[in-house]
Order: sequence, then structure tokens, then C-alpha cells
Amino acid sequence: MTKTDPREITLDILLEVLEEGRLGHLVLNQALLKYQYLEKQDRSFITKLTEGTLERLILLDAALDRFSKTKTEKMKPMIRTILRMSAYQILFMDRVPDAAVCNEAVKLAKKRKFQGLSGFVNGVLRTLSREKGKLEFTDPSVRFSIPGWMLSMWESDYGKEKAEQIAASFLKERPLTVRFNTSRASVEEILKSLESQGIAAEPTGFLDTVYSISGYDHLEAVEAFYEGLMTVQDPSSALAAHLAGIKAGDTVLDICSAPGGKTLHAADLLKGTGRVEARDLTEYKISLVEQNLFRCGFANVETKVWDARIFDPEMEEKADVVLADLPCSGLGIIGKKPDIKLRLKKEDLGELASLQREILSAASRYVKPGGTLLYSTCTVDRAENEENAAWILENLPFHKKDITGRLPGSLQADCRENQIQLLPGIHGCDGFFLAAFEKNRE
Ligand SMILES: C[S@@+](CC[C@H](N)C(=O)[O-])C[C@H]1O[C@@H](n2cnc3c(N)ncnc32)[C@H](O)[C@@H]1O
Repeated sequence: MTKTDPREITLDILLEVLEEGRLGHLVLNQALLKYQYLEKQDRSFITKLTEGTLERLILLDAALDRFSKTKTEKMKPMIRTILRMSAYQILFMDRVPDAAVCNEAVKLAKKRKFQGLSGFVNGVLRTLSREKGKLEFTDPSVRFSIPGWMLSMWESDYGKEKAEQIAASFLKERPLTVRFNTSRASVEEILKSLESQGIAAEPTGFLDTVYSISGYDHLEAVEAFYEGLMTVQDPSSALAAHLAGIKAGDTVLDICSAPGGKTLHAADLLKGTGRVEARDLTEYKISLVEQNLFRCGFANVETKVWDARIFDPEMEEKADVVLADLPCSGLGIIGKKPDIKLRLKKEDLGELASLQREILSAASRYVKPGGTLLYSTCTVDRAENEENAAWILENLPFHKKDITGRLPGSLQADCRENQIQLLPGIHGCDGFFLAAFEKNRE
């Protein structure tokens, strides 16, 4: 049966993410594709309600727990999900009056065969609506809806003020950023194409090919996008291929490439010369890279399914540049994927740092003497970042490569020992770490 009620669709998305552990952005994107027939405003409502509920979950649970004898963790999954998404509407969305939110929640509970608990749902939500003006939370972990251990870790690394700036940034809306493929068209031509569709583009202050855009409906309907003249990329992530110093004729190996952000950038920088080999762990991941390559029309890229932990003798010392943009805890992109903060445990960080070292050991062997290893992650965790960069210097035949001069002027002061940790809420981008190393010539 086809569903048309955006709340019911959101309920199913949230159940899959919160109760079955599926990835938020994947489940949401699949649902938006499945329910393409819905009006634009219903699709936006589903997106906002899903993302908002995940983003504010810790605060929503704290608010519900104030007014419910049964605490959220003890509730039936269906009831707790209905309450969480309704609490989000009551506390953070103006579009629907609270009374209507309560009625819709009661209807949903009955429809999902929880007739007996519909009174409970009604009672908790009506109390929340009545008392919401008095709700106050002193605990910053609740206020910023972020696990306490993350906040404490950033507090001890960067101080309380910066830790809170980082956490607060994840709750803010940010425009989409794109990088122009200037081997396909000039910046001026791409800006003109965007302007002709009424799309506003603002420089990000990072690379002069990276802009934030607004005023479009579907990205797929933006001419510069479907013609492959631009690709979605955070300004921080676009620094990776840039700092690697890729030059015409280079062989570039991108060992963890999906969905292809840095591969596409490398191909663009090569301007039809040289070669990029893009690898990732599964056929599915490689298919994402291939879709992007097809859209952007780059012919100098080959793809290969390969587990980066395993050394591939065929590529030994063949690459001028190895891009090691490794799987990580993703703490820098919580603003885009809020379920990361709900899923990740502190213990996972150590395991990820070890996985990264395993991959770096194999990756280092592909770099030619004098060639470059660019290590990057989208996280804010010293074990995965600074400590791994130090580990590379101690254990692999590399020395640091100078990146300061290639960084945008505004970031140069924060570059330490030729590596940089970009902080969300402070540098105006995702949390991202970059360090470049040159292989010793013996
Ligand atoms: C941070 S993402 C890469 C993003 C990509 N470089 C870009 O710019 O679009 C990390 C990637 O590592 C891949 N990955 C995880 N474990 C891997 C392994 N053992 N071998 C190869 N790829 C792996 C994941 O599938 C994921 O696509």
C-alpha cells in the first residue's frame, strides 16, 4: 500500500535508524526516492523531521523523561519513536500547532496497534506542550544533544569554549558546498550557468573553486551538476587533493575512494593527463564512484574493488601520490550525519586508529620515493589524527611535506608541524584533519 502521510513515513525511517541501527542518510535518501510522488513540502517536512529528531535526540529524551513515569529507554520502540518525533515538532518546529501534533501522534499510535497506549502518548505530549516554556537544561551534553564523552574529549583537547562551539555548530543549518571541475569549464562559466537557473553561489574563502550554493530545488535538476561541472564537497575535504600537490602526468592512487570526492578532484587537477586509480572495499561502494565519474565525464580514472588493509604488489612504488582518506569515527561530520553521535562509542576510537595504521602501512608501500602520502580523516580525535601522523613519522620511511604555503591564508596560522586539524564551528567547515608526507629517497 502506498503511504502518503509524511509523519508515518518519518516514523518508519526513524524506527529503522534508531531501533534497527541502519544509517540515517541512507534510509532517508531511499525513502525520498521511494516517495518521489509526494509534494515538495511533504518531502522537506520528512527531511527536517528525520534529521531534527536525530540531531536533538538526547535533548528530546531528557525532555520526555521529565514528564513521563516510564523513561524513554524503557518504552516500547514504537511509542518512544512516536514521542521523540512529536517532541521535536513541539519544541523545534512552528509549522504545526501543538494540539495537532498531539492528535497526529495519538492517531499514529492507534494505527500501529498501540490503542492501549494512545492515552499515555496524549498525556506526555500535552504536558510537554504546556510546560515547554519552563524547560531548561544545565547539562551541556543535553543542551547540545551530544554524548558527554565527546564533549569531555574536546574540552580536554581544545578547552570548554571551543568544545561547545564545535557541539553547537552541528545544530546549525549550513548551505550545500560544491567544487567546480575547472578542467571541464571555467569558474566564470559555471557561475553563469548557476545564475541562469536563479541559483546563488558564494565563495567559501577556502579554494577558489569551492562555493556554497542556495536557491535550488533538486540538485539533480541543476544543469552544472548533471553536466558534471561540479561535485558536492566540503571545503575542508577539497583541500586533500589540493595539498597533495598533484601535477600533470601523475599516477594517483586513492585507496579509500567512495563516493569519489577526492578521486574526482584528482582527475580534474590532472586535466586529462596521468591516471587515477580509485579503490574501495565493495562493489557497491565502487559503483558510487563510477556513477560520479560517469556524470563528470573523466576518462583518466580506473576503479578497483580492493581491501586497503591488504598490500597489492602490483602497485608497489608506482604512485606519485597516494590519497589515504581513511575510514574514521566521522566526528567532524556529525552536522551532516547526526546519527554518528548516537552510534559511536568511545571504545570505537582506538579500534579505528589501529585500522588506520594497518591501512597506512600497506598504503605507504605504493608511494614512489619522493612521492606523496596524503593522510586525511573527517574526524576530531587526536588518536586517529595527530597520534597517527606521529606514528607515520616514527614507523614509515617518510618525512613531513610542507603544506602551509598551499593552505588558504585564513588557515595558515592554525597549521602546526605541516598538519592541520580543522574544527567545525571554528574554521567554517566540517571537522577534518590533513597531513602530507614525502617518501624518503634513501
Ligand atoms: C572517508 S570515506 C572516503 C571518502 C572519499 N575519499 C571521498 O572523498 O569521497 C572512507 C571509505 O573507506 C572505505 N573503506 C573502509 N574500509 C576499507 C578497507 N578495508 N579497504 C578499502 N576501503 C575501505 C569505506 O567504504 C569508505 O568509502
